[in-house]
Amino acid sequence: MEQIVTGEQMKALDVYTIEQMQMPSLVLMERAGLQVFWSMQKEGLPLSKVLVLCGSGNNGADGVVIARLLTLGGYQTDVCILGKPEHFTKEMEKQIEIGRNYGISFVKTFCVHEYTTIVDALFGVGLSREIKGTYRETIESLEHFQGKIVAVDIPSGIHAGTGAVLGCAVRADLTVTFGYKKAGLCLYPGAAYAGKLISADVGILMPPSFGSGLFACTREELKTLVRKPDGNKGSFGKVFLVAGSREIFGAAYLSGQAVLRSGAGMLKIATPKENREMFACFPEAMLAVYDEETALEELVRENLDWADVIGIGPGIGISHLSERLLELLLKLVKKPLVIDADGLRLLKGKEALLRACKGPVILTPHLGEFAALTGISIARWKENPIEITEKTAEELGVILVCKDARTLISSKEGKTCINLCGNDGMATAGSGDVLTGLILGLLAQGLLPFQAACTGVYLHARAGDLAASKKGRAAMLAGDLIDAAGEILKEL
Ligand SMILES: NC(=O)C1=CN([C@@H]2O[C@H](COP(=O)(O)OP(=O)(O)OC[C@H]3O[C@@H](n4cnc5c(N)ncnc54)[C@H](OP(=O)(O)O)[C@@H]3O)[C@@H](O)[C@H]2O)[C@@H](O)CC1
Ligand SMILES: [K+]
Repeated sequence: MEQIVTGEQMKALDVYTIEQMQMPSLVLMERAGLQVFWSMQKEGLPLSKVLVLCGSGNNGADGVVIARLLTLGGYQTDVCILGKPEHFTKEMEKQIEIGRNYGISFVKTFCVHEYTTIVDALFGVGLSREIKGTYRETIESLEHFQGKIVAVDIPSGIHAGTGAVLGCAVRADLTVTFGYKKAGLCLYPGAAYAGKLISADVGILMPPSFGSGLFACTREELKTLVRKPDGNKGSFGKVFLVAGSREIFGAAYLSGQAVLRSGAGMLKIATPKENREMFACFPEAMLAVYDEETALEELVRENLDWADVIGIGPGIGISHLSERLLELLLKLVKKPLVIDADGLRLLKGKEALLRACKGPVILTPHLGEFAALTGISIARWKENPIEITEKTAEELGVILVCKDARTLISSKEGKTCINLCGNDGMATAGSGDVLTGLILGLLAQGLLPFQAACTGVYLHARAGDLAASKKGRAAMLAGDLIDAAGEILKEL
C-alpha cells in the first residue's frame, strides 16, 4: 500500500523531520526546489521564458528556490511575489535574500502571455480558506494561458485534505508533490487539476508511530493472492450468493462469473425458482432456488454452514422474500458478508441488526445508495469524502466501500484506502455486480475483509483500465471487466 496524507499530516511530518530529526528546513526546501527543476527539464516543458508566482508561505519560498535554479541553469526566469512582506515566513525572507544575491529577476507586474511556462508556488498545504482578491484575479488570469503550468506540491486553490476547490484553483499540467501524495491530489476535483502527478522524495521522514491510516492500493496487494498447487476447490473457498430476481437475471450472472474468475473454488447462488432455466448458461454455479413456499430460514442456515463467505444484493429486487433473506443473514451469519445493490436499499431501517451482526460486513454502495442509506447527500459527501466515509463506517460498524470516480474504502477502525485507478468507462450497467463478485472471490481465498475490499476495488479498476485499452471507454461492458480481471490475475 502507498501512504497518502492530508495537509495537516504533511505539516506534522515536516515539523517532525525538522525538529526531531534536526534536518534544516532550508535543506528540505532546496531538495524540493531541485526536484521541481529536474522534473521540469525531464518532462520537456518549454523553458524559454518562465514566470514563478509565489505566495508568502513556504510554498512561495520553494518557488524562489526554483527561480534561482532555473536562472543558474541559464533559463530566462522572472519571479513575482504576490504575498505581503508582513506575512513572509522566515524561510521566505531567507530565500528572497539568497535570490537577490544570486541576481534573480523579481518583477512586480507581468503579462502571462510573454511566458512559455508558469510555476505555481502561491499556496501549498498551508491553504486554509477561500482564495480572494489579487490571488484570485491572478489564478483566473491563467485560465487562457497557452503554455504549461507546473504546480509546486499541489495546485494552488486545492484543499490538500479533501481535493475541494477553495474559490478558484490553478489547472496544472504537472504537479510535483513532496514526500507523500496528498489526499487532495487523489480525490476529485483536485485530481483533475493536478495534471501529471510526480511524487518526489525530499527527505521527509515518517515516525513509526505516525497515525495516518490513509493508503492507496498498489499492485503488491494482488500478490497476496497465491494459488496453492496442492489446493482443491474447497480450499479456494466456497461462496454463497443471494442474487437475481424474476426481472433481473444478469446481475446474478455477472457477480457469479466474477466470483469464479477471481479464483474462488465453488459458488452457490440462491435465486427465485423462475430463474432456474436462465442458469442453464452458467453450469459452473450451483443453485438454491426459492419461492413463497420455501422454508427460508432452513435454506439460509444450511448454506451458512456450507459457505466460507456470503453475498447478498445484486438484482434481488425489493420484495418481502429478499427482505427476509437479508434479515436472516444479518441475524445468523458469523462469516464475512458483502451487501450490495438492492441489499443496501433493503438495509434502510435495519441499522441495529447490522450493528449486531456477528460476521464482518462489507457494504458497497454507489453514492446514490449511500445517500439513501445514510441520509447524507451526495453533495455533502463530496465536500469531505474521507471524513464522512470513515465516520459512517465506524457508526455502522462495517467496512464501507463508497463507489465513485475515486472509490474510498474505510474500516470501522479508521483505516481508509483511496483507489487511484480506473476510468469513466466503468460507469456501465453491471459494473458494481462485478465488483461484488470480485470482493467475494478474494474473501473466499482467505484475504481479510478490509484487504479483500481494497484489493477487490483495485483489481476491478485495473480491469477497467485494461478493458478500456482494448474496447474503448464508451464501448466496454461489465462482462469485459470480468475477462480483464482474469487477465490481470494471470499476469501475476
Ligand atoms: N516546512 C518545510 O520546511 C517545507 C515546506 N515545504 C513547502 O511548504 C509548503 C507549506 O508551506 P506553509 O505551511 O508555509 O503554507 P503555504 O501553503 O505556503 O501557505 C501559507 C500562507 O498562505 C496564507 N494563506 C492560506 N490560505 C490563504 C488564502 N486563501 N488567501 C490568502 N492567504 C492564504 C497563510 O496565511 P495564514 O493562514 O497563516 O493567515 C500563509 O501565509 C508546502 O506545501 C511545501 O511546498 C517544502 O519546501 C518542504 C519543506
Ligand atoms: K502550489
